[in-house]
Amino acid sequence: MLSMSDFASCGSYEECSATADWLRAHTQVRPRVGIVCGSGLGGLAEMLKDPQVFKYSDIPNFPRSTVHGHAGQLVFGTLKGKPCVCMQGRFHLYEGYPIQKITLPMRVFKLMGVETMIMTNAAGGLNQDYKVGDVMIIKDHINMPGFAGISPLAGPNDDRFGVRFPCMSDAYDRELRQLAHDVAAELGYSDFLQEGVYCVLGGPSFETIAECRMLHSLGADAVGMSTVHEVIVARHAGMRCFALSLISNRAVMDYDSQEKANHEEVLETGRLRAQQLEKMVSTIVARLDSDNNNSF
Ligand SMILES: O=P(O)(O)O[C@H]1O[C@H](CO)[C@@H](O)[C@H]1O
Ligand code: HPA
Repeated sequence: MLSMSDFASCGSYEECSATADWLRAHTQVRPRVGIVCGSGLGGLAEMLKDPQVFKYSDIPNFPRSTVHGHAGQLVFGTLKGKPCVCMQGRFHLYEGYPIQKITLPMRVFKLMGVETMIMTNAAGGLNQDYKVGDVMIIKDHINMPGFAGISPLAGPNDDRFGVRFPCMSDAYDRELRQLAHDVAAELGYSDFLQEGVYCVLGGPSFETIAECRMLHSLGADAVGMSTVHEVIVARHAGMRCFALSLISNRAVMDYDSQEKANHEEVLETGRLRAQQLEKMVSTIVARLDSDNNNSF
């Protein structure tokens, strides 16, 4: 159980620095790219060469993963020769953590030198043209918890991380999205590639039919329970973000439908698309230094 003082220090500069210092003392990898694995997508971490693995429970100030399909470990290594850190398991609001704790790894990565974040997630498809197994490049988001004042940036702003009022109209890097389109075309993945708007909700219950209809009419193409908080904190700290949703199920929009969203289907879709998603992400990482947009 967290005390009030734990809440106050969540995600603070001092807390994040202590974690970054601990990690720097335990690994020689100095990551430039961070990757977050979504539900059922933990195989991304297995692409890293010469992996050095830390259980979240061994890392000072890190929360624990509590969700099936999220292994709960941080993997350092190289991907296509690039130093990377990969979260094999992320944290969600519905696990009961303060939102600043959920996003703490973003600040730790920033302090360790990460410049580009690649987030992945599993999401329900609201867009009626989307099929299960499609991969959606996130071009924008709708932050439902944010409308209720639930933001990882709420509270005093620490200028050492970023400005009080960060811009979010450029949250998802345009050049990295173009790079992803190019890579998908080269790999022959265009048939299942989409680009759209991701809406985050608090979960853990899946959406009602009326909620899905509302979200769709608001302009959301996919719905999930993650990623956006991470992106907000990463952008606040000046990191470039690129994010992919695997459409793991179709959101139920019809009162005659017998379909029911469930986590097993989410994980199963991850298994089916895992290899292609891994190939796409590793090719994007490989290209980060051969395009103008790169940070290397
Ligand atoms: O967003 P990720 O972590 O991929 O997980 C998604 O899958 C879970 C529901 O099956 C929810 O946690 C949802 O957000
Ligand atoms: O249908 C969904 N809704 C919310 N989150 C999800 N994560 C995977 N699928 C879904």
